Amino acid sequence: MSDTPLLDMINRPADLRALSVDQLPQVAEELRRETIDAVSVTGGHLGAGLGVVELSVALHYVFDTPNDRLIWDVGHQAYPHKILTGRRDRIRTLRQGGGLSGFTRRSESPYDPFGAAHSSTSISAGLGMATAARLEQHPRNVVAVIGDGAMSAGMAYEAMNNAGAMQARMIVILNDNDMSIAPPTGAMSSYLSRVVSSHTYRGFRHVAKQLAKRFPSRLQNMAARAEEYARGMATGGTLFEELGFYYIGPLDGHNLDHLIPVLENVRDGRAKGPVLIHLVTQKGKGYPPAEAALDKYHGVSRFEIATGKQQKAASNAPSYTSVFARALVAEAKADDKIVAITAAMPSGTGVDKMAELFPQRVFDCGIAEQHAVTFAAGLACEGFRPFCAIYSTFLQRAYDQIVHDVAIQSLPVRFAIDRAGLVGADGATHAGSFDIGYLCSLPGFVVMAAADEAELMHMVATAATIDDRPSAVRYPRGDGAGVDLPERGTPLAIGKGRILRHGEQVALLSFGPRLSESLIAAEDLGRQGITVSVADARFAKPLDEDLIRDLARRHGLIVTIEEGAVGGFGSQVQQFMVNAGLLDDGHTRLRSMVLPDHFIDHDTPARQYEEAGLTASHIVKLVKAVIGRESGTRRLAAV
Ligand SMILES: Cc1ncc(C[n+]2csc(CCOP(=O)(O)OP(=O)(O)O)c2C)c(N)n1
Ligand SMILES: CC(=O)[C@@H](O)[C@H](O)COP(=O)(O)O
Ligand SMILES: [Mg+2]
Repeated sequence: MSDTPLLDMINRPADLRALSVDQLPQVAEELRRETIDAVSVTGGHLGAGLGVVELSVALHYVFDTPNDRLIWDVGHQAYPHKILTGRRDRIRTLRQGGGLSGFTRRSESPYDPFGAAHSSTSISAGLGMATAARLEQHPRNVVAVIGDGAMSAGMAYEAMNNAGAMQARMIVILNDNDMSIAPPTGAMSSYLSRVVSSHTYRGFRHVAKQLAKRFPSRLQNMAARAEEYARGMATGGTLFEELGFYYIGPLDGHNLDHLIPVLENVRDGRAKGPVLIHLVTQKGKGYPPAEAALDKYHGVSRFEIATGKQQKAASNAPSYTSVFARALVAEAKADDKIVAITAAMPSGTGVDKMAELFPQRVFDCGIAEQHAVTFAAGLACEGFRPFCAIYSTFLQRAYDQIVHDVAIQSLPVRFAIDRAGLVGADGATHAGSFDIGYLCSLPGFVVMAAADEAELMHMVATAATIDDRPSAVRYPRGDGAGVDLPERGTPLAIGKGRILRHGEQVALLSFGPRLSESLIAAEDLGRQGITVSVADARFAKPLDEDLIRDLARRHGLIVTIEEGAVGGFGSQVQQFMVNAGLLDDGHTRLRSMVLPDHFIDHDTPARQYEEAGLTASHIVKLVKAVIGRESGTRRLAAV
């Protein structure tokens, strides 16, 4: 007999709704086991999903999804929701090539009304949907589930400010597990903790009076169960009430006996304005290794269920992140003006290593990339040397701050841009594709990319010395090349690249870690009788114009290659060569290899780069196609 008999009966939420309320705890139990089992096979985000198992059951039981809109903020907690909404048969393909996305996605299911992966968008999107429903007089509930970590981002407040003023009919569920990826920081987090810890249990009479203001129609029906869930009602939501929300909570988010009647009540109460239900949950709930983990099993690789032991890929090389941490610590030891800033990713960016030594000089701003950048700008104004460490994809959020607060004022903020390029299982939402383009278009910026981890150390040291303008160093997710590392980096000459291999016909001009593929391609082409130079540009801005002139003079074909979208390094080189007349006489041809003009789905990074056409064999193919023959030693000047 199956050990998930109830879950086996649920192909979609309508099947769940056919069950009796007494069966829901068992559904939750089976759903939790199924989630753990699936993630043990695929890896992925586990702790957040385990914390919302009961909530997922309750929401689909009470609301008429997908007509009612259910939006999960970030979407990393949505695996139980996926299992309940017709995707159980594919749940063991999560984050694998061709499989389910690790986040919500409109194209994947009608039960995912809004795609996500970056945080704090749910209330805005929900407000848009609620407003559309009102304009079209379409009877529908809109529910946004947002975590306490995501609640630290400005966008959540912009949305609540708007929703409160509009008195929009929507429901926000604040899933408060007192965790972000790291323990949450900030005054809002402290406020929520105070609300939770100081709540006083109230009797039904008090609660009835409180609810009567908004939900008169349901009071009679509530009476029977109210005594139970009323114990969770408190008057701690002043902040939300001031923003125009009707606040309910804090409630135990794992207690279905409380959740179901409250959600039914809010659903049927026809409240005029927005409602916020404050739930207290536990990240990793119900799986002891997750509950015990410091990060509550936020993101895990495959693991053994019995022990929770995760499989780590064997590698001799350190990760780029750890090398950045090492470089930052080395610089911070030498210069007490060096400070570091993260937006809720202390371990992901490696600044936690500096915090161990210099806790006063490392700042976790919460999920608040925009603020983090301008905060760094303020520090720079006062003579500090800030390293603002933010993943490429999340830095997109702060573009106006980069332009307006940093670049225009020429402030020496150093951007440490981790997860540059394709990142694998997190897919298109997390790919660091655009930073080269969006930074190189800003006057004065210094933009570097590390070809390997030793280069990263030198570039961090370089950035530390740049005191008159902003600078950025980008590097990828994952392990380095395994090269020897210095104790401390040596500053590089700004705007100067290097040549690693000398040939005569073709020059491969790499920016970033595709250098290794370029060297492999050069070897291969060499074996085929085509002599190839390989250069590492190091800087996309300022460009090494002398190097480019030299390569153009000595080679018939230059190929640029980078881990970024069109508009980046290759475009800078093209612009320079065109305007300098280096392509006028037909002696030199130029080709650029960049990410393709489509978003690349989750897969292994290797397969993603294969799909992107950015491997050594793609370089070889391109060179031979331009040369117009399969092999030969003819000088390309003639082509
Ligand atoms: C704009 C943005 N910055 C950073 C992240 C990385 N991130 C993903 S989940 C997460 C923590 C979210 O905490 P919370 O909302 O409380 O959800 P929980 O994991 O605790 O359920 C962070 C920082 C992100 N997805 N988007
Ligand atoms: C959901 C989210 O945005 C993060 O958890 C992200 O998946 C972390 O990525 P890394 O594993 O690359 O740190
Ligand atoms: Mg949280």
